[in-house]
Amino acid sequence: MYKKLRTLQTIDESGAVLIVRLENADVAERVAEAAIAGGFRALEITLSIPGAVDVIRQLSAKHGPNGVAVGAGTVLDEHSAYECIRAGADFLVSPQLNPAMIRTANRYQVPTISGAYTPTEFVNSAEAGADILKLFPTEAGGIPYAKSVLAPLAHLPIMPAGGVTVENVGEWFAAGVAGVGVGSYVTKAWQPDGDFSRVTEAAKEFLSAVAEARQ
Ligand SMILES: O=C[C@H](O)COP(=O)(O)O
Repeated sequence: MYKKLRTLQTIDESGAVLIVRLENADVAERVAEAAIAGGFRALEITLSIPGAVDVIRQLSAKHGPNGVAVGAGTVLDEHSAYECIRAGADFLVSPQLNPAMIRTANRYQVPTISGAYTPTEFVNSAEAGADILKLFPTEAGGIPYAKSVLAPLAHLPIMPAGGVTVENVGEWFAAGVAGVGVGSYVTKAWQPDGDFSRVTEAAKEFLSAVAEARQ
């Protein structure tokens, strides 16, 4: 299958993208490995982590052949987009609409998850060529706001990010979202004592709640 479609299919089948935003590359890599062991097949490594591009390069080379989509997050411009694509990123994520970033990704046929909040931003992002639209931030409006946006825009693949947990993921899917982005619920499960096996357990628990919510 065409690579861009395969990546989108992986994200769609996963129903959840793991957002790895941590303090350094070493912890990010350990968390990513533990989450992959727990079943995650779509992960974004945010560029806010020093050395993130090398983490993307290593994870992508190691797990890409096994069907894991390794993306880059917090890709704010076309320069970062190109660098991440060259490092092997399977998809790019931004918290905002940046048409030049989306254009660069589409030039190389790499899918994008583009941040939006208002109906205007959602539609502009779709028109700019984004594949998936990330509802961000979610803390203020929450699930009721997502329902209001989705009422006229149910045809758009919307993925909320921020505050998604095993407790509320069912409600998010019931609101009509196409998938969810989850971060700290899984990526910080190793704290405070450094037991990374808890990340694997949190990943399994979260993905099983996603599967149940989508039945
Ligand atoms: O960039 C962070 C994402 O919005 C994830 O948020 P979260 O840690 O609340 O899941």
